[in-house]
Amino acid sequence: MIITQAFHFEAAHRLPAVPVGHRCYALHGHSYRVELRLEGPVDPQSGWVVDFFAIENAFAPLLAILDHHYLNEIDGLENPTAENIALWIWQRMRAQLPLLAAVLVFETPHCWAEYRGD
Ligand SMILES: Nc1nc2c(c(=O)[nH]1)N=C([C@H](O)[C@H](O)COP(=O)(O)OP(=O)(O)OP(=O)(O)O)CN2
Ligand SMILES: [Zn+2]
Repeated sequence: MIITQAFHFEAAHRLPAVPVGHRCYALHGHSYRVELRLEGPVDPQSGWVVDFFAIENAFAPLLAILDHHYLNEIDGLENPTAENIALWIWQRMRAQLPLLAAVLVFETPHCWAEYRGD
């Protein structure tokens, strides 16, 4: 069974690795959406894979680091592409959520990165 929980955060960033003329070189912001996808068996007693509240609690500290911040200043997010944000979240959530199967980071409703581990 696969379950997914979605989160939102607002943040500013710039992409330092793109050419100076690229519009993402300049400081700008996004309303990000993050999806944490977990895969595992449904526990017969509880009726769920993992309590959504447990996922929310596990992600809360990272959400606080990301929300309303300048992503480039966060340790490990010096080049905050959607891909690197997904990887950054994965590396910090995997130990707490062993059933984590994918991290999706949407920069816009039309553009996102999905990381499923190595
Ligand atoms: N593979 C990736 N490509 C790009 C990334 C990325 O993280 N991974 N990021 C960007 C920039 O962050 C850019 O700001 C993305 O915004 P864009 O898709 O242009 O969204 P807008 O809100 O600016 O879109 P409108 O067309 O103005 O609606 C670029 N590429
Ligand atoms: Zn951007």
